[in-house]
Amino acid sequence: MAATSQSLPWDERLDYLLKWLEESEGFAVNEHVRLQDTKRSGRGLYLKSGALKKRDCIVSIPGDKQLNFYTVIYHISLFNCELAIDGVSCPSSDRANNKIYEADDPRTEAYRHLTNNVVLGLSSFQLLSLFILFEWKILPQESNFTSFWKPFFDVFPSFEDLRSIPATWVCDPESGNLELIEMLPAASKKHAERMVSQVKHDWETIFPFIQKWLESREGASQINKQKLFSEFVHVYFVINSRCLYIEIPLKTDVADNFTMVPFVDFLNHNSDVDAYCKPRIERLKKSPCGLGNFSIVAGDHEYVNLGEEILLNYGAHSNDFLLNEYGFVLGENMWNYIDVSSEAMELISQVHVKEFLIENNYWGDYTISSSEVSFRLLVAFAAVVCSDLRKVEKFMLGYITESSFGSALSSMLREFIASLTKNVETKVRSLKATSKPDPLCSQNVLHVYEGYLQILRQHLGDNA
Ligand SMILES: C[S@@+](CC[C@H](N)C(=O)[O-])C[C@H]1O[C@@H](n2cnc3c(N)ncnc32)[C@H](O)[C@@H]1O
Repeated sequence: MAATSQSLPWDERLDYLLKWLEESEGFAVNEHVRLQDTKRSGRGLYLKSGALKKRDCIVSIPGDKQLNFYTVIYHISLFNCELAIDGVSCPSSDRANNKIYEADDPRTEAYRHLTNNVVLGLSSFQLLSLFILFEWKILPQESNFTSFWKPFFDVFPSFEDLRSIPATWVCDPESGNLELIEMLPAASKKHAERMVSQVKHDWETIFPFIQKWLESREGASQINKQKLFSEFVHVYFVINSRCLYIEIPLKTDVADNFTMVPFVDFLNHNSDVDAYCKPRIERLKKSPCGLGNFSIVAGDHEYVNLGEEILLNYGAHSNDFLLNEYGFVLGENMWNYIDVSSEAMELISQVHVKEFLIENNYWGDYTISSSEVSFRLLVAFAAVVCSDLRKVEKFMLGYITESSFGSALSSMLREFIASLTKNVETKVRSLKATSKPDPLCSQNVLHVYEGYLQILRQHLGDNA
């Protein structure tokens, strides 16, 4: 498909990005920060001089250089006057004055069908993926086309960089990692399957607009649809792994609330929610289009050691979540837990116990973390070991504690955890014996299981 400038040397791409950002008022990068690439976590921001104290601004990106539901509407409306949303689309004077607006610009045809009703019916994900697919992958094949967003696209991760996200193993027939899907823990497999069906759903929603574009071009039949889908998958996971929370006033679903912010998206994740950098949105600093400046400011942790990495918390996420959404896992993750629902539900064979748990809304969603066995799991096992279900109800209501069920409950729990440990150890052995899939991908899956073992051994009092 389209040639991108990702073949240019990295420093040149970064220079273009900075020059492009500098064109907008309000752009700033702290002079003490530099960008660096490492094997472990890719590009990231590091302290190069001086110090960063609480509330110091590390980077600030104006609204018109972010990609979100608002800026995409603005940019489409430059080429389609039937997309007119007050305060979001471009005023007609802008369109008339805009030098890039010409009838023979391919965007006029590509965005012709994106009218108010259509655009407002799309999710943020669908609109952004359609727009980026056009501007980054499809339209650059037309002569004299250069996207306004090219400097941003040129520093996007390659598909190869995203290869350890499990959903890509299913979506990309060339991935070679499909067999690893069966080796994922149940929670990760379920997460990956959910993502794959979302990707397919979004593709089916936006493809008709691409189809119309293809039909308007000569030689469109030669375009390989499978290849286009692969490009879409690439775009999809670029967005998913780099989006940041922002409220989108036009939308009501929380899943639509995100923006893509160049440079801020170079920050890597740390599990500590409070210590590291924090986002700050300044809505009053409005550009001609967009939702205001997106800044990152230092948190409680002060950076004084040269070379230290500047980190952001992406949320209180387990390793299963990080693997599926971002394609990496943490060795030390204070938010890690194991979803043991399917294993626990399999153990509960008595029909009346199952019915009791369903009636009381305690069926499933059982977890174990380093610090605790979830209350839901304790209730479920209490119902297995105690024939007096009224006593279990009292436990649910907090009138009695788990110790009221004596050694029967603690033995059942211990046996359960010991059996989980054996199963995880077996998975670890078979993963270690697997040689074919990409080592990075199998290593990540292995780390998820090793995180499980840390948790389980903590409960068995065996920290080996
Ligand atoms: C928002 S981007 C951060 C910039 C990214 N490192 C890059 O090279 O463009 C998120 C991606 O960075 C990587 N990443 C973030 N935090 C990480 C960490 N703590 N360890 C390893 N990889 C990390 C993952 O590949 C993730 O999908």
